[in-house]
Amino acid sequence: MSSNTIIEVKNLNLTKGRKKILDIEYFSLEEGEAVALIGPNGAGKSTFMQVLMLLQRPTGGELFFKGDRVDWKKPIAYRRRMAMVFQEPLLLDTTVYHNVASGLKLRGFKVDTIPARVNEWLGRLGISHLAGRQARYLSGGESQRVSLARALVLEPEVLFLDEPFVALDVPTRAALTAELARILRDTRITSVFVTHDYSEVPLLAETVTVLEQGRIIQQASPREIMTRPTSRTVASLVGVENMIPGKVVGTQDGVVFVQAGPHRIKSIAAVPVGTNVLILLRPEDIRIFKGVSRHGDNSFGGKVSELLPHNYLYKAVIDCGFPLIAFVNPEQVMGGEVLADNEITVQFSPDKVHLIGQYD
Ligand SMILES: Nc1ncnc2c1ncn2[C@@H]1O[C@H](COP(=O)(O)OP(=O)(O)OP(=O)(O)O)[C@@H](O)[C@H]1O
Repeated sequence: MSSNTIIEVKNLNLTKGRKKILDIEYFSLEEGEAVALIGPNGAGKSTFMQVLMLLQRPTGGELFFKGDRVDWKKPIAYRRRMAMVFQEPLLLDTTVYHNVASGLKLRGFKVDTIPARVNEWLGRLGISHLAGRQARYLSGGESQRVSLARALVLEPEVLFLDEPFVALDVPTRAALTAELARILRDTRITSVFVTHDYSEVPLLAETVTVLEQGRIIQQASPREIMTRPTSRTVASLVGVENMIPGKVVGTQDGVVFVQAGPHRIKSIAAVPVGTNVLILLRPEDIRIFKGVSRHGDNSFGGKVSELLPHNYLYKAVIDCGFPLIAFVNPEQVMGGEVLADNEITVQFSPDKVHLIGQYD
């Protein structure tokens, strides 16, 4: 533990009946750090966050808050140093102003400092004009702005966010995510948030903790998690849609050659010959050309077996001895270059090919 550690967890486990819900050997949260908790459904994200917020007592293990071992009989004093925002805005049936002010009174802030603090956070969240409005008449986006203001005005030592924007429409969600990111950057408040939407993660967090079946399976920066997932679970959480089984058949000067179906794929890696691997490749890293012609490394022919609109782009499933999913520019579709049943060439750079051990 460093002198900047806010929360530290050791050998923590939580069982319900005979089911082990959490089994966390070690986790720490440093001052000013923003951590995203991700994982498949039922991985234990919300439960872990509830334990960190001291709302659920673990079955075993230790939790330290700024070096103090938490006494689970008296969690209140620690809880008062944290703040939380949940999916559902938990607002009091009063005005926006009083919603934001109420926690300050409870936490013993000096009465004459309260209006300035409340007005500052109403302003920072763009809701000063709603101060006199009754909370029950607010829209979903406005309510979550109030929830954020209620939490941030307390100047908590840790801010917890459990999918705070999941119920909002896409533009509102994008706007609030960007504003929250700016606030986290400006205040350097220590935060932990749970999300299912990996696109939010690089904006809001500098560390990602991935949970699966109650255990931490990878912990790294958003970029590392995205480009170097260490398992199939992490890869699929971050949008790696191609996971092709193969076997390393050759190595040469920092590159390896992996046989996958009829093709030999080059990757920048150090893996011994004979190793069974999974080849991970993101759909956006694959280029497609009309017709069948070779363009160097990792270039081979295939046939478009399916073409579906995907946001602004198209998603193609290409049969090249194994199915490969690639994104296609609309111009290539409109121009007739890439259509269902067309023969095409795929190409991808060796440095976009990531290999993991094929163990699951
Ligand atoms: N009170 C309980 N009794 C029994 N099992 C529980 C209880 N609370 C949670 N669980 C189980 O613990 C596991 C973890 O649940 P949790 O809600 O923490 O996961 P999560 O990762 O947040 O899931 P999601 O992404 O679906 O929200 C799940 O299998 C859930 O069914």
